[in-house]
Amino acid sequence: MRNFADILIEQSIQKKSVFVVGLDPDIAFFPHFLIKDTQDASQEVIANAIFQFNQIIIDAVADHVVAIKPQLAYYEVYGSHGIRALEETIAYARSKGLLIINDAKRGDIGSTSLAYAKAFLGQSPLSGDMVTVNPFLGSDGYLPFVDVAKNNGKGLFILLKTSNPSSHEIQNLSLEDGELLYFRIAENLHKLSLSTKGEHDYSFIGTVVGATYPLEAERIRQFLPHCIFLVPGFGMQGGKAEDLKVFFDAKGHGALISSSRGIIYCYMDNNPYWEATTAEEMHTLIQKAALQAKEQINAVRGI
Ligand SMILES: O=C(O)c1cc(=O)[nH]c(=O)n1[C@@H]1O[C@H](COP(=O)(O)O)[C@@H](O)[C@H]1O
Repeated sequence: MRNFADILIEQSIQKKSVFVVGLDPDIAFFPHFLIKDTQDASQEVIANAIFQFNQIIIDAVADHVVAIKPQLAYYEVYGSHGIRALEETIAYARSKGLLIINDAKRGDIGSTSLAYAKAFLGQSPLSGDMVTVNPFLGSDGYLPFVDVAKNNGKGLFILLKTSNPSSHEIQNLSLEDGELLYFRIAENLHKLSLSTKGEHDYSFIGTVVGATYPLEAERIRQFLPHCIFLVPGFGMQGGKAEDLKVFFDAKGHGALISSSRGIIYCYMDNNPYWEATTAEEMHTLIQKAALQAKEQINAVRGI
């Protein structure tokens, strides 16, 4: 049966891109034309600056990415104003034909997960197309996301092997039978993926595998042939383009590669005067960085 993975794969083919840009707006890195007085600005002024920042990025990357990935914490920190900026960003990205991955990393007891799932995959103004889900409460914590995604034709990414340096402290714990914890979660995911495959043979239940762990990714890729990987950690965290091949299937599908800071703050690179960057300069530099990243990734995919 057709599912959200089909939409995702078809849009990636049409756009010739599996690249995703993360929207993690931090006003400390905003040029002055967006905001000058970061200390005394009201939350409303900050939220307006965030939306303007995101609009510039979305305009610059729209031709080169299949999705944008707002990280919720950067909006929640400004309360209702921040959430308004997120809602406006989601609506604006949609108007440019982009898919939205809400990086919320939610997961709770079943009833609360159901509420989270409705917030991010249902009819709410915060709702995107996919959401990141933390599986560490067990299956009653993530199955509500699966149900709501299925009923609304959307998708999710369950954390498996995250990109951060200490991810091994919990995810690589060895179980009694010698299996690693993240791999046990992968076994459950595999079972779920078999019964939720679409026309392109991928489930709408994907998984997060960091670009910083290509060795693990190779094994996970073989074990989870029906799960799309969301791959953060490319660029700023050290994930390299040449290591990305193992994240894809033989046709160059099956993974979305995401970068946040390396793209959205690229105007700061080697520029001591970055605070004076104009909107036009920001647009040009970000567009160039996104095109370059897309092409690097496509070269690895053989596309
Ligand atoms: O789910 C994520 O997006 C995520 C998972 C992961 O394993 N590692 C990871 O860095 N992320 C997110 O990706 C973004 C970091 O991207 P960079 O700025 O490119 O390093 C942040 O918003 C993180 O929360």
